[in-house]
Amino acid sequence: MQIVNARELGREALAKLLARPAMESNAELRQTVADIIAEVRSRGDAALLDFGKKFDRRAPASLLAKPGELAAAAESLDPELLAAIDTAIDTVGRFHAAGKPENLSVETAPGVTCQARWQALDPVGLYVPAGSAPLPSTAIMLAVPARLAGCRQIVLATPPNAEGRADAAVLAIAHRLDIDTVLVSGGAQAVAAMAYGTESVPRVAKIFGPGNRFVTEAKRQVAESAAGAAQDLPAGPSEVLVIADDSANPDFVAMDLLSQSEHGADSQAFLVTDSADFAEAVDRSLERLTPTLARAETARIALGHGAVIVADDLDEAVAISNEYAPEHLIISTRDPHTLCDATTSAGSVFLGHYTPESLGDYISGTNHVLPTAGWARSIGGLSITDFMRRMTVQEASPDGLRKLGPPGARLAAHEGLDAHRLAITMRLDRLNQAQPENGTSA
Ligand SMILES: NC(=O)c1ccc[n+]([C@@H]2O[C@H](COP(=O)([O-])OP(=O)(O)OC[C@H]3O[C@@H](n4cnc5c(N)ncnc54)[C@H](O)[C@@H]3O)[C@@H](O)[C@H]2O)c1
Ligand SMILES: N[C@H](CO)Cc1c[nH]c[nH+]1
Ligand SMILES: [Zn+2]
Repeated sequence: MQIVNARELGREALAKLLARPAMESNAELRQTVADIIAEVRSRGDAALLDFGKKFDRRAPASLLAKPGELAAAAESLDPELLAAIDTAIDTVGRFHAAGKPENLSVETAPGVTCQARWQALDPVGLYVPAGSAPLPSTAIMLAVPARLAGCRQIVLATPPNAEGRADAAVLAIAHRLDIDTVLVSGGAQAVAAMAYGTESVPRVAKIFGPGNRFVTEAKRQVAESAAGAAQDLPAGPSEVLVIADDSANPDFVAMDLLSQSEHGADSQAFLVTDSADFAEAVDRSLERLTPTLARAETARIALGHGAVIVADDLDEAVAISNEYAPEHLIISTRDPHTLCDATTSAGSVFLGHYTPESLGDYISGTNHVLPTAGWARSIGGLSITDFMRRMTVQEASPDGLRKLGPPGARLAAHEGLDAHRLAITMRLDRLNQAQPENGTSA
């Protein structure tokens, strides 16, 4: 991995180094995805089957997994894997349940009550990636909060495997969480199917889940109009930035960099350290450890997009990290808490020498669907509220209208909006004439 010194590099070159890798021009990607969406809208299921053949090298055996397949998959799974899935469902469930918002009711003035009511979205679509490899853990990260939010109808889409079927662990998780609509299709075509509906796929209100650039671009495009489906957040190719000092273990840090690099050639990994010696040690670890991985080549390409950056001190390291806004930030230093307090832009943070990022990917309880490409500057990762909508309600009694009507009417008069003002003052006039409260009689 290239090692650079932040001060010697200068601000502009550093910003260039931290830029996300572009695999193809945006215009080309937009057009490809727009064409796929248009095709699915006009030809429905037939287009899904054709795109399966074209992009996944196989059409699904059946577009929707058969009802018996889900229970059979759960039964076929290695018991140790099933137990691990159950543990993850439990920890992710505990963390997300604690974030469930409560309805509230506030009397803002005597006789005027305002409420916020939370309702689950329905139906929702969950996208579980399976291009380079199936990610059943993503099914847990999506389905657990959806269920806890109270979503009733859930469509789960995932690309077909070599047999043209959904991955068995993904099916088992769907079974565990009572999801019975599993669409065996991936990429932009699956997103389009859930957004607009097809003969076999119900149209959903919102699409959740990470994916490669085709998936994230499709989510963006279908969310552009209310006729499509809202999107959760831009969760694209994985990223990690590690801040480490010389108290960290170079092998641990190297494996953390590799763990996000092995996701895909377009992943990105950075190490920022205040120690040039530690930078060299991590580079040696990477040289030794990369070839031991099944996905060594993918990881090597991804590491080529990143760098080891030597900063003057750890304050500068945090400033670099805040500028980059990583999806995952690992702080492996003597005092990680102080640096965490100074962190303003990161999707999820991993503190200390014994909190690998992969713990959050699978089992700690936080959600691994996180903003990428710099979006961590302004958005957080997936939570239970993303599966809900907040509706406000207000009610004024005659006394409430007497109290808040006059200032409301004054504001309307200031804006020159007569009907707004009169809607209030007509009622006030009626009340002043001591008419019945419901105002129905003349
Ligand atoms: N940010 C997050 O929260 C998060 C979480 C998990 C995974 N991820 C990322 O999700 C991504 C998963 O990507 P993946 O590729 O493995 O799986 P994927 O399921 O997202 O994409 C596979 C699909 O892409 C489509 N596709 C492939 N090549 C295409 C082409 N040339 N033209 C049109 N469509 C094409 C195919 O239809 C295929 O089904 C990785 O980049 C991973 O890092 C991100
Ligand atoms: N690190 C990924 C999010 O960027 C999530 C994941 C799933 N499986 C393993 N990792
Ligand atoms: Zn991961």
